[in-house]
Amino acid sequence: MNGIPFVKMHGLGNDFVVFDGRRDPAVLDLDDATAARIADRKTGVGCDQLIVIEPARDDLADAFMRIRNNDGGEVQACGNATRCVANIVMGELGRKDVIIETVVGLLDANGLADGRVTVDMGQVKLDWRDIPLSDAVDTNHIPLSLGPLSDAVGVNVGNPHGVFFVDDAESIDIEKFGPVLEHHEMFPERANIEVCSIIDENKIRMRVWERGVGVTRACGTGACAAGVAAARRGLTGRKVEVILDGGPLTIEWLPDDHVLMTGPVATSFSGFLHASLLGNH
Ligand SMILES: N[C@@H](CCC[C@H](N)C(=O)O)C(=O)O
Repeated sequence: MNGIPFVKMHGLGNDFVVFDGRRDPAVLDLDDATAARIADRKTGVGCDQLIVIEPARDDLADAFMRIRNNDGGEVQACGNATRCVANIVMGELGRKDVIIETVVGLLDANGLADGRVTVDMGQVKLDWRDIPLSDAVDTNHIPLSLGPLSDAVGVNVGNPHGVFFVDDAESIDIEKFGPVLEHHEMFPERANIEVCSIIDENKIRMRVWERGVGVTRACGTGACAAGVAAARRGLTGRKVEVILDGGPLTIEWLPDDHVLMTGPVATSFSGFLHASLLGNH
């Protein structure tokens, strides 16, 4: 079969086209337009994020992963895809613990006996400069309102998040408010927007509008941000289950500010990318 092989994977319905740049150097230099073409759900393969596994740069890491959103833009972090890539690398190496390198650092991942994967998403950042925000405001109470949404929590999990708490997350028109907030001037690098309601001190319902994508069924870094934001506000403990449209993730905010995310990994199919999608006819 001609073409570049890929595997289609997902974590709770947040779906990825995964290329292996260690084997197929043609995918190492994808530009934004090409990535967007591959990610397009009508004329490409279709995915929320496009992932390229590359050789590790750091001696401690087992592989490097590059992440692009559905719009083609490169981003720093993706929790659900990190579990998927960790699962691939664990299978290759026959180990249950691997280190995945991203542009924002090294992430430890462990395979559990039930098939789920835990990833240490690194230390969350809570300073306004690190989210980043455009003003020096309290990141636990960002003065930002739109319709029924106000008083956000800013969290950086490698990527920027604005978390809103409401009584009933289901009642919020996230398709209407998400894109406006993603592009709000308070977020100079744009932001992923989470709308959450507290079920009890151990459980949060979360819906997400992802930067560069739109509504997705799950966002791993978003769930980390929601867990940290809820604990910071005193609404939950530091270990919670976050219920996304696609199912639950377990999030634990450790005393050293690292955040552990645990959830499933799934493979949908594999295939070969037609050369025309790379721009080679
Ligand atoms: N789906 C992801 C997050 C992907 C990146 C995000 N859209 C951004 O622009 O930062 C996850 O599982 O964390």
